[in-house]
Amino acid sequence: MKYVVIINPKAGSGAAAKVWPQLAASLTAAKVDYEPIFTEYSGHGVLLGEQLGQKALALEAAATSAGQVLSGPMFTILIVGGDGTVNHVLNGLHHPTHPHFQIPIAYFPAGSGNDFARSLHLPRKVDHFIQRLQQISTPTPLNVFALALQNSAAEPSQPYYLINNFGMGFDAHVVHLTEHSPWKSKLNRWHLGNLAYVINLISVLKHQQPYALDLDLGADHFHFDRAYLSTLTNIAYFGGGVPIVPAADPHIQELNLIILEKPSLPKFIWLFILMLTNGKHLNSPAVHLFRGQTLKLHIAPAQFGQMDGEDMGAHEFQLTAHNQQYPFWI
Ligand SMILES: Nc1ncnc2c1ncn2[C@@H]1O[C@H](COP(=O)(O)OP(=O)(O)OP(=O)(O)O)[C@@H](O)[C@H]1O
Repeated sequence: MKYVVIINPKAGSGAAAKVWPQLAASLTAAKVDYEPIFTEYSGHGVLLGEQLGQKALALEAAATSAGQVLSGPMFTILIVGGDGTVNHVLNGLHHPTHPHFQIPIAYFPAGSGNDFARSLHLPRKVDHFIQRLQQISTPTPLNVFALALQNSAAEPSQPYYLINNFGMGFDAHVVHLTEHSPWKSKLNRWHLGNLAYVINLISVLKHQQPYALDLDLGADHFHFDRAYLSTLTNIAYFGGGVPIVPAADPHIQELNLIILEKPSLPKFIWLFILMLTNGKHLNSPAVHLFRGQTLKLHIAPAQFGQMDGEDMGAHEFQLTAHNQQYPFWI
């Protein structure tokens, strides 16, 4: 199996760039056939995914016209970076001009949050990763979810594909402030990036307002007047290790939506403690958990949104989310 390795040198405040020489040496020692490519700017992973999709299609067409019978994928993409890099490459692979969408993705987590890897218990040490890589013989289909955002003309946009979560309100507000905070890069330099999230969490507690949310689950409709946080999640964690829906599992084709109605400050703190310790926040009357295959949501007025930890700015979101499977080489 050939690996095309995409390395985001900025992921994990430079952790990916730092680990890459060791990982490359171990791949070489294990006689793995690989070709490294570094992302060069923010969002470059989308273009790389798109180009690799085109390359796989061309290789497949050439092999088929030469009379070869293909027994598997042309190559595997190994991503070295964080959740955002996996999200970008996945979206590029699923580009509308070539909905090829079947090149397996292997992943060495080297980001800041690494929620996807944490949820799947993926190895984070180079030697464990190489051992695991050598044991894999078939791709594992995992749930990812497609999100179609409706614009004002009610036309769905090209879907986005997510590996982790899509949040609106509180969590996305924290992500937005952190992305735009002048001292984030300074804290990152001292490996204190998570402190930026904690500081902004306190600020958001003061400023986040409740909003209206309508949920359509096919036969059932729900309305909330005072939603505060609403997160669609495919995995157990969000925000770099916070177990928001402990039972969520991407091996299961099921999408989870958790809604928190605006609580008092002491109640919010209590729910947060429960979430970090035993998962009993889900028993609170202020917390609502829905599961489904297709979920339609509308929220107003405009709220911040975050997609796999990437800031989307503030919008009045009208969206449809549904499950989809993708092969991972994990
Ligand atoms: N060469 C580059 N220069 C600047 N930014 C880059 C470059 N390559 C990728 N990026 C951007 O880096 C951002 C962060 O990447 P990623 O999410 O993988 O790491 P992280 O935020 O440290 O980890 P996690 O998402 O797991 O918390 C992405 O938005 C991506 O577009």
